Amino acid sequence: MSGTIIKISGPTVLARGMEQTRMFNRVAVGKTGLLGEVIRLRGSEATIQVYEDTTGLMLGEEVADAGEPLQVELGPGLLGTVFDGVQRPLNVIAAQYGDWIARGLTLPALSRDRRWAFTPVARPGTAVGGGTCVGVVQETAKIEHRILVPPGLSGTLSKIEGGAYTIEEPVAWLDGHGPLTLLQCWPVRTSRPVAERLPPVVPFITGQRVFDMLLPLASGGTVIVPGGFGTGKTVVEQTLARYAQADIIVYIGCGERGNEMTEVLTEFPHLKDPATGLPLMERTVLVINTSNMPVAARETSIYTGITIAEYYRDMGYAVALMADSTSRWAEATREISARLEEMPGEEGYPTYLASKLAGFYERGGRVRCLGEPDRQGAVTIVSAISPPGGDFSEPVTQGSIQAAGGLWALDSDLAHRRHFPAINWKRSFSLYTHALDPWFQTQVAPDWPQLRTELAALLQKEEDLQEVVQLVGIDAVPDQERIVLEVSRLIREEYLRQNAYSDIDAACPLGKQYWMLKAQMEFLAYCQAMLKQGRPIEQLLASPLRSELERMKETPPDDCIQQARTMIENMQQEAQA
Ligand SMILES: Nc1ncnc2c1ncn2[C@@H]1O[C@H](COP(=O)(O)OP(=O)(O)OP(=O)(O)O)[C@@H](O)[C@H]1O
Repeated sequence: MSGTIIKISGPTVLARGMEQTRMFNRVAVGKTGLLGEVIRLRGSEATIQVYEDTTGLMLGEEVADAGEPLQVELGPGLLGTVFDGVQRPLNVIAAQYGDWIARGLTLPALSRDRRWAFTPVARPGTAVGGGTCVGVVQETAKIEHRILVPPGLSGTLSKIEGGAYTIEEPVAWLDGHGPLTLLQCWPVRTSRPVAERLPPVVPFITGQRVFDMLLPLASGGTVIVPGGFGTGKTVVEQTLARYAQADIIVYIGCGERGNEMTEVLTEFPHLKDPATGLPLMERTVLVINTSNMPVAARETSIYTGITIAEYYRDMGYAVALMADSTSRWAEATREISARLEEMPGEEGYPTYLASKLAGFYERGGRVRCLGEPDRQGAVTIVSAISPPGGDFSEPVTQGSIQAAGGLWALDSDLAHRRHFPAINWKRSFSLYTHALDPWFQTQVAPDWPQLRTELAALLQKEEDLQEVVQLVGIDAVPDQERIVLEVSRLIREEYLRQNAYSDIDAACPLGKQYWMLKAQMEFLAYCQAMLKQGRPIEQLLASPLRSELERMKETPPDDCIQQARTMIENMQQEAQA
């Protein structure tokens, strides 16, 4: 079925004769067959957003309807690949055709020639349903790709055989449905079904003290990281991609400038996985767009990324989806909406921006996966936002705050002072804290929540005291309060600050996080007791204990824990003596 172009407006095209088409169907536009998607239908006229440059396209050229929605290809070979927003494999295209993508170039997302060793895990005669694992393929050294019956299919396996297959060759036959292959497709805008959504009671361990201790994120949770220019959004995303506890990383780069993405493209392939020493790309999928790619491709990149993330979740993996930044995506929706001449909402964004953002964050979650064997998976979303001028009251930040379960607010003042991660703990929040407490209590220490409360109270007290100091000067402040100021400064600088480029401190295991803070809080109690016993404050501040606490973060975890335990014991004994 095909129609004819009657209007071209940048990346949107109006075609007549499209009465047979459906919303969100994939189309090939013009002689060069540019990839497009139907985004509005009015009678026989369809508005199409085109994912490639429309220069040179002429009125009267044909629009061919593919009869199916825009889909993502899912199967072995996703890991290690760099895709663009419409899942063209950029690294394969660059190797075959050079750095420029010719218009209309369609290359399948996944290689059709490569053979994968398939090992069945289900037997012929077994009744299987959607999501059931029928076999496995070793996709990379550490990641086993589980081949699942596509959701919605069920039947009895009549035949299943191990061997080396391309992704299109049948590996099994399902009675009544025909062959199953290693490849399955899924429409990008539809979330993949699950058996059950689970509560957020397991943490997404980031290795960053300010997050894990003060503002914990749940596995399957969603958090936004808004921050002005240069406040460290990209470093947060990349540090988490490397060190957070996740099986698979899906990194969506929705960039402002071309060179930002160049950084991602040149850096990622060289990153080592700290857990295995292997290249990080072996468990990563990159979806990359720059702003010089058509705006519509940016809009879909978020959906392409999350659909791939859901697919690995369905295999039973914990997936971390890092989006940097969703502001660029929202800007793309604004541009498309303007071209559709829709009624603009706040700051020109479409009126449905908030529901669109919510729809994206809702695709995160920890779940019981569909089918056999029983398994759990998660998609955790960490989404950077770049509010213009660092103003959080703008619609994208506000819409995201309402939809996400956590806010890690980056602060320009802290970044200027080179306090990284530049998290403003007063503006930030996590809705997962209490749900995660039992996990931390049983897995790390029973008093983990109490320690967090004490830390938050100390930071608050420091702020209050700072106001007093500004009025009366530090000399007028009693020693008992001065010590609070000194120790909280130590905690801010030595505990909450964490250098992403340090070999030892870039990631901090939970045990070390706990014992470091425990020792620092004990130091405060010790100083307060010593002051009461008449010890001069200068002597306490010059104590070797303080420098020991300052060096702790650069101490390897096991040694640090040992050291903290000994220090606490000694301080307690001395204070009681
Ligand atoms: N955890 C950290 N440890 C050490 N340095 C950091 C850390 N976070 C950020 N930085 C420093 O801040 C700089 C800016 O960070 P980054 O590029 O992530 O900011 P951004 O918010 O993504 O910027 P943009 O607005 O340009 O996208 C980095 O180059 C780095 O020097």
